[in-house]
Amino acid sequence: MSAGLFITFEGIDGAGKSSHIDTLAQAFRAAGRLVTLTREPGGTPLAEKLRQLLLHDAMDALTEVLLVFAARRDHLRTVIEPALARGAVVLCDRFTDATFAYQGAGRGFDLGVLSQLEQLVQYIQGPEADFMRNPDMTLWFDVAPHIAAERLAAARAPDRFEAEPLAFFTRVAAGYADRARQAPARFARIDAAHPPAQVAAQVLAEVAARGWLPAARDSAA
Ligand SMILES: Nc1ncnc2c1ncn2[C@@H]1O[C@H](COP(=O)(O)OP(=O)(O)OP(=O)(O)O)[C@@H](O)[C@H]1O
Ligand SMILES: Cc1cn([C@H]2C[C@H](O)[C@@H](COP(=O)(O)O)O2)c(=O)[nH]c1=O
Repeated sequence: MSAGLFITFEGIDGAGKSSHIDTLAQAFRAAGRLVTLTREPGGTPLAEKLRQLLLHDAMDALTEVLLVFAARRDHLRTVIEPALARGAVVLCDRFTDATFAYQGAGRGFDLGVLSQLEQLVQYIQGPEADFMRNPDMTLWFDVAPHIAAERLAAARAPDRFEAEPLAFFTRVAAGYADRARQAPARFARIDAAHPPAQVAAQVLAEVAARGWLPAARDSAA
């Protein structure tokens, strides 16, 4: 059985994450891997209820933080860990980097408290040893906030986060850049301003570069 693989998709709203997650899922399936596609906040019945509150109900930053981590704990325990244990590739649309970017950089919430909650929530008691669950790789869709805003304006009615002003997303984007600087081996920066086909090709190339998918010229042969 292959070892499980945990890959997260991150970036500001409108960067194009959700548009490309299926492309990577198809590539892994074509390579014979089991794939679990999921998202945060959400991914379980309980966490999807919390998602609705987070996206649509007014609340202060601490409440927001507690809800995203509560949703994450349920998601990790009941979906992510069991899938990884089965040897699946888990592709997750957002994870804890989003909390540091949105609640930390965007809302100005204390980063030290976020780190403590991260340690608490992602602590897993394994069959052999306890460990911290972190993504194996994070695809960071980086795009200028004004481009992302134009895409979203054309796409759908905004939720509570998407309705935030450009200055909020400028801070969130800087928050992602900080997280990428802190974990350069985990992050792959995707130039999400490019047209969709080019973005998809870069996503596949970054994953192939880690040896988890055949390189494009091999799969064409
Ligand atoms: N590279 C691209 N160039 C132009 N438009 C794009 C590109 N990628 C995605 N889009 C369009 O931008 C809009 C937002 O894309 P998408 O929903 O994938 O972004 P997202 O990062 O998942 O946003 P959110 O986090 O808010 O769900 C969609 O209408 C999509 O078709
Ligand atoms: C995980 C997580 C998410 N958010 C925000 C970011 C987005 O605006 C929404 C989710 O919507 P999407 O269309 O599925 O991207 O939630 C957050 O603020 N903090 C988090 O930890």
